[in-house]
Amino acid sequence: MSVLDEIIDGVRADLAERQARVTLDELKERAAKARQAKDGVAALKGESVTVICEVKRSSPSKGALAAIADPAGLAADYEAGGAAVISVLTEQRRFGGSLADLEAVRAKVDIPVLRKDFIVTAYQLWEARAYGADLALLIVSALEQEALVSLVERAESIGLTPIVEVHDEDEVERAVDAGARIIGVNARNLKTLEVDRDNFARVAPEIPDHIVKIAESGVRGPHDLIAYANEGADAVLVGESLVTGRDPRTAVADLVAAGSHPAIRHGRG
Ligand SMILES: O=P(O)(O)OC[C@@H](O)[C@@H](O)c1c[nH]c2ccccc12
Repeated sequence: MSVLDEIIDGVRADLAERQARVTLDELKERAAKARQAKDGVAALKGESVTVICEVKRSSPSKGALAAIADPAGLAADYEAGGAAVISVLTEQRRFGGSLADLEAVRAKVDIPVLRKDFIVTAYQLWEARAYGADLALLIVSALEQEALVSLVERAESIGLTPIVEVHDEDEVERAVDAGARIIGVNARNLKTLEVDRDNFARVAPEIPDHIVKIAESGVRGPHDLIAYANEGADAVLVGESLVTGRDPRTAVADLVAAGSHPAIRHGRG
């Protein structure tokens, strides 16, 4: 069994528990009261390379990264540093996240918030909306094509912007067929957990121009952002280096400054 399969088994078990506690109708009622979702595409696509900053306590590859007693405070630092979107990991077993983190972050910041999890059913999309997310991650390698298509559609229909995550060229084709408007290329292979920063350069040329391109994982600082930008990234998604660094606000500001440097705007679509 791959790491991804193991993670998804756990996600399904936790999901079954929540589904037994909270009905879909209850979630929908809660979602109806949530603040209207913000436009994820507009937040990410601009003149500059935008930065998505992640609230991440631990990971399957590295174990504990940071305690993050105050996820909303961290998100506020990210926002003050110039983040375009906050990513909140809500998976509990391997990443130490929760819907409570999502809710706390949502209440604190004004920029769009991404629910980062292993979404396998529409119930989780309703949860995302009920707890205030504007975007939700859909991982191609975790889903059959039929499920992917229907989750992309469902996300859009309830006002969530899906970010469709791929790792290789075949998955790009599936993401495009499913109607993705934003594609994230993960440098980390979720089946082996290996990071390959050259993956974006290989995979991104397969993504049609009109689709927003995010380079995910492995960004250690401005240098990596610039490399991804020169390979066509519209945005980068950064977790570990921000939560393990000393000053997240300044670290984000340094990335944002690199992302708006005139030298990298040149030649980008
Ligand atoms: O911590 P990093 O290397 O900066 O990576 C962040 C983000 O890309 C990573 O957390 C991630 C990308 N896709 C995912 C899917 C599920 C869980 C986590 C992820």
